Amino acid sequence: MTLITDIRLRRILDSRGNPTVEADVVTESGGFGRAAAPSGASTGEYEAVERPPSEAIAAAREHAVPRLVGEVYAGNQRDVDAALHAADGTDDFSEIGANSAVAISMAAAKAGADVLGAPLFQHLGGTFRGDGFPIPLGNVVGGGEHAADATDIQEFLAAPVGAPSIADAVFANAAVHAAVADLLEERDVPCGKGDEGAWAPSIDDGEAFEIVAEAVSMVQGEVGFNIGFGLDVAGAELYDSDSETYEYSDRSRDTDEQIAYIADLVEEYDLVYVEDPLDEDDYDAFADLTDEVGDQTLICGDDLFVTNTDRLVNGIDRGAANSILIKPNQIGTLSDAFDAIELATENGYDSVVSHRSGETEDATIAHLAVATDAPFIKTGAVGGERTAKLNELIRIADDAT
Ligand SMILES: C=C(OP(=O)(O)O)C(=O)O
Ligand SMILES: [Mg+2]
Repeated sequence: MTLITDIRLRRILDSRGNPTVEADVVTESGGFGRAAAPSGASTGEYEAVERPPSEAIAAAREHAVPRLVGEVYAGNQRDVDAALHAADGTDDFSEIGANSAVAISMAAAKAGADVLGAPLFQHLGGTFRGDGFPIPLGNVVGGGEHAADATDIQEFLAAPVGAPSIADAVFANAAVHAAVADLLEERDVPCGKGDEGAWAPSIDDGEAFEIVAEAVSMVQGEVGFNIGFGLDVAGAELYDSDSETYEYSDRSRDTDEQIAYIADLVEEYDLVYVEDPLDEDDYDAFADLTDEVGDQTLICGDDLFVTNTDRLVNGIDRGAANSILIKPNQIGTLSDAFDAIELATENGYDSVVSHRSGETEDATIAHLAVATDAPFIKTGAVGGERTAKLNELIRIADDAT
């Protein structure tokens, strides 16, 4: 029934206006799944390789499609993903491209769900998946690699940790995003938006902290539940390996100063979440910071772990963090992303399923987060490609997928 009978690959537009890979998977009984690869800008050095879409499509047509069509059942995700690995033959998907791999992997999962007539989260998570919903982390101000002439820190995030429902959480993040716009206007700061829909004002990080803290507390007062404050520092983008310093617009910090700076921020703003506070190669510095503030906040590895279980094992052994970002395209298949979440959970790490800065209307990550009972999802606050996931979470909670 779920034998794959056709795979079509094409180039479509992502939210930055760049081409990306979309896959359609069709099964013997007419099951259909469609998915598209996202794309990062502040990519980790150890991510699976994204190839130019036309090359990735040509390579996948040559190597992956013949191993899947007429050979593998879409309902068996492990077999689909094993076939993708075998077709690629490298350890980083540099042959068929992680963009082709992840699009096919996700489209096959959707085709498998379609045959069963089940929503994707249920197909992936099974009947006994639990009933938890992820808390959405919403990017409200940002800069770094996502916007020119804006903050050094890449993302200032609203984290509605006390929200009674996913819908309340989603609307709270949008309200914080709107409150930030009001506060910027009061200060006469003109601004546009960055790649993920966050405001990208030309202000320094200190002013961004003031504004986001005020916006969070205003909205918290209105909604009556706790909204926390989080960051994605994207430390690897700030780190200069020659000088071994973190380069901010107004000053440099050596590693000890960076650790102390982040620990102070955790204290001052009661941060509930800090992603990539340090360079992607510096497990020791991550461990020092986690030792210092890991009982008060989540220290999350994105570029540090790149959704890779080998890197996560290393981090667990060294006490480098207490949370991992999960981006399926960093590792190339849903099975690999599942393995990373499972390993994280077994070791007390919180998983944060995440979008990329370049996105499409694909909402697979909403289903992945629910299927795996991930405690958090990071997928922006506003903007069509972001609300595609947020609205899907609302529908899942409403049992309306
Ligand atoms: C979503 C992020 O950005 P990008 O997709 O550019 O890596 C991130 O760094 O967490
Ligand atoms: Mg990140």
